[in-house]
Amino acid sequence: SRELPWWSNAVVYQVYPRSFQDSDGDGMGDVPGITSRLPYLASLGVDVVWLSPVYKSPQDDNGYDISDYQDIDPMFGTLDDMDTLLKRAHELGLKVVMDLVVNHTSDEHDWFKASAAGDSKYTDWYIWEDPKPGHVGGQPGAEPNNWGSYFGGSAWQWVPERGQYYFHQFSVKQPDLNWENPAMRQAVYQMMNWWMDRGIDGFRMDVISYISKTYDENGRLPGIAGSLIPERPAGPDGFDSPFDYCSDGPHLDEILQEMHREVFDGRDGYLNVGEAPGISAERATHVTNPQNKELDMLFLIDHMGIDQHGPAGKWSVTDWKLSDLRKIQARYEQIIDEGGWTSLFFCNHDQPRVVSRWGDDSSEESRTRSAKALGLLLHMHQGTPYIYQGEELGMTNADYTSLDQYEDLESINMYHQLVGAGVLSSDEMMNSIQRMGRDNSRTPMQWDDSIYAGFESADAHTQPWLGVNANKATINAQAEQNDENSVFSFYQKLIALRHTNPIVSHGHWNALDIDDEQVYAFTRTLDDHELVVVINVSSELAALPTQTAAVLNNTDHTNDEHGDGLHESKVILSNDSAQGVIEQINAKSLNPWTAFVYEVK
Ligand SMILES: O=C(CO[C@H]1O[C@H](CO)[C@@H](O)[C@H](O)[C@H]1O)[C@@H](O)[C@H](O)[C@H](O)CO
Repeated sequence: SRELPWWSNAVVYQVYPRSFQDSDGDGMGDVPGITSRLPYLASLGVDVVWLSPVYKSPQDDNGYDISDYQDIDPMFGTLDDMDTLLKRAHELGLKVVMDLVVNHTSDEHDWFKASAAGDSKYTDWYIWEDPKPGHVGGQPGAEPNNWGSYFGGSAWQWVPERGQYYFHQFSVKQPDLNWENPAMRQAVYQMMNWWMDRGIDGFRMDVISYISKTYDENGRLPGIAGSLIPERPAGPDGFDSPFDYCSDGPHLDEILQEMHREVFDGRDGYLNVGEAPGISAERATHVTNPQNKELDMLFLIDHMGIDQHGPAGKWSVTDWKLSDLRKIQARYEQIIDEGGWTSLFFCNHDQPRVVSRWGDDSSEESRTRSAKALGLLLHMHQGTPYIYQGEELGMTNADYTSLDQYEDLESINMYHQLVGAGVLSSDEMMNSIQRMGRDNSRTPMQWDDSIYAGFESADAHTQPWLGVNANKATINAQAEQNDENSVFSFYQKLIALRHTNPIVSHGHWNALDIDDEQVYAFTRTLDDHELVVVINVSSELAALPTQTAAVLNNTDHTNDEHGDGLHESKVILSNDSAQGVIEQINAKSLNPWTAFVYEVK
């Protein structure tokens, strides 16, 4: 089988610095706080730590709006603190990946200030357009086209001193950089080399699929006056989406290859992952094929939409089908067969907690069983798994009831836009925010059952920036580290299995019973060894599906002491006792959330 790089059996842990560990009592997590918890991450067994942004930032979008790429925001610490974190992490055998946010900067970045002031060197580093002909700049209707921002409102902002509008796909304080400009690109590569030379181990690249925009043959964006690509009608919220024209654009491959040449050629031991909305699985195979020297892997987000269908996009929350999730994961696995690679994730700082979303957090028992089941389902696929802070504890969605408890500009802006436009009622939107809002995964990390869950000391002089979930009383690292039946202990075993059994990283993935809407089952095969992975992804009893039963009943252990037939010793990992698993297989009935890995041969 093909030679696979180091990260093929690595596990990555995402830290959201604002909510991980506060070390100075200001209610905000910080870099020294993360450093103090590195031994915890080492004990979990992960290999890489990805830090969401800690750079200088006015924090309009919690750091994804950077005003200085080569400095740490004072609320998070200093560059010295960052060096200490890197040194300590490497001592513990942990690699550190930083977040690279270069589709846009903050509007407080020196580059943007210079560009807005018309400084000739920077004048073309962002995307500027004149007002719509016949309109007065700054007046409603004068925007260059009808594109809306993903965080609400128009995607265009008027700057009187420049007499033009700038384009921002995200908040008004996140102007898009112009990646058509070679000098701008070189400045970004220089910054990336500066961090690589400082000892980091790679980048998670924010919406990297958005950096190349589609222009008509005269270099004009769609819908702009004189553009050969006409404006499309606005949607129910009064705007058209820039998505089709601003994702996976025509120059993306050559830019990623240039970036690879300028920053990563001659380096090794690093990992690059690109967040890539709008990139298809076919394209992902090309971008992640090592021969093309672009990126190691991508975050494709198709599976994040299986329960979001309707006029309000992600806020139109619907039921979901297991067959949809299986189909999408199967397509991701195919990318590997085709020579590329894939990441594996259910959670991050933009998505709700998976145990509340696709699991069952209605009781302590169903929460732990479903958290383990979903962890096993994801981690037993081929690819590089990502754990989002707290997922290893089975942390749940926030327990907030009113809009003023939320901080995220996406939820708050979209509440006003969608309710204002009558797309959703206030109750419907509040329900959607409680289920899909990004703050669900940003509540402070639950380290223990003290007043602020150990996120900060009880005598801290400030409340945490976001409310602690009251269920910290039972769901916390301290309790789970001392409980071998906890979700935490289960994740330790899951990660250890990936590190010790080559089938997990190298074995071919093959789905079983693809129409089953309750049981998700697949085999992993390497040479003449095979594992079968079976998960009842429901809160009800489930029949053991036919193909899965056949695989389990044709176990071939002719040459070992147990002989053929099922045996407890072959239950490699499960959220039930091995004996319980064998009983359920024999009964051809799986209990709610039963999940196991069985060594077939
Ligand atoms: O697509 C992105 C990109 O997110 C990246 O880019 C965004 C802008 O930098 C930033 O807000 C996100 O935190 C970062 O992960 C998000 O808009 C995401 O889909 C959405 O929030 C889901 O609700």
